[in-house]
Amino acid sequence: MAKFIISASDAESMAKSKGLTVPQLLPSLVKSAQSLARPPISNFHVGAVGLSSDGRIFSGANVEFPGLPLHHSIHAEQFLITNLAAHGGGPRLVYMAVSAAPCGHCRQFLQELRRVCDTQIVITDRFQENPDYKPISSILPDPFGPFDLLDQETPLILEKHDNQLSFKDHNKDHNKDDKDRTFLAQNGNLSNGYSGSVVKNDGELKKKGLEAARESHAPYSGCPCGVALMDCEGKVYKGSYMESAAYNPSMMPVQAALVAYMVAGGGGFDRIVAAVLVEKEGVSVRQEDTARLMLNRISPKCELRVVHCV
Ligand SMILES: O=c1ccn([C@H]2C[C@H](O)[C@@H](CO)O2)c(=O)[nH]1
Ligand SMILES: [Zn+2]
Repeated sequence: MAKFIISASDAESMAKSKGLTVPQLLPSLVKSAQSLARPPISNFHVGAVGLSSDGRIFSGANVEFPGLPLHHSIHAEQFLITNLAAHGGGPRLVYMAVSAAPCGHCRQFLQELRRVCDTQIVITDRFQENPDYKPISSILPDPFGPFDLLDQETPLILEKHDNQLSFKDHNKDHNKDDKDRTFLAQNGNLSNGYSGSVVKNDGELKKKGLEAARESHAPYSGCPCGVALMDCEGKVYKGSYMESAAYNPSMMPVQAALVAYMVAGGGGFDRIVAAVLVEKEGVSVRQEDTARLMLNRISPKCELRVVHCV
């Protein structure tokens, strides 16, 4: 079965058994990454496979959401970077193999990795016989990037972020918003046939949502945030917002949490029954409306709670 993360030792032994180096192995894994895609609109399966500097192999695949505008889609390359960032994928992405040429947004989003110009890339549908790596800088010359807006010390994606956030008015009893809530998630009518219900306290969701917000990459807006999702078995998945210097290619926190859900082997999105979005109140970039819209469409039974932090 195809997987989204391969350990360094498994990567080594897979390569050895084929008489290849690990970078040479990557193109042969692109097809299985493609099989993980969920593209019900285009039916165009994109797979991206990356080797991190710690020796692990991470995959990404495209995800489309019927009933929502196209800009909600997750591109395979962005999925790969989200997967890498969520699992402490070493300080660098050293090689990547993708099934199709990365679009402009993905080339731009990759600029959020320090010195990504040196990352080596191969596009497998164009070079099936003899995959030849070339530096990312050759597919995006003269890039606009983080240092057009930030100083060199600001942490980028894959570098440690601690946004020093905590819940608002933590010690004040009157702040009802901050109290954990118990909810009954009933999901007897899910289209996937799952039946049952979970009674849950959302303290764990809030905790994971805050962690995700602390780890988020929002140096351009100063509006960090994170999402935690719970499925009908009570399992929790978190996703951090990740901004792009060019704004539009940014990775929204619900999408990032859906990546975590898929990486962990989650099934249909209608199995998601509760969500917490942790963000700052009254700031210039807010996710609440768009998160609600997205979750309503993909998981109609999902209850979204927004908790503000400072
Ligand atoms: O760089 C790209 C370009 C496209 N796609 C996906 C998005 C959409 O799901 C489908 C058709 O564009 O391919 C990617 O994953 N990466
Ligand atoms: Zn793309």
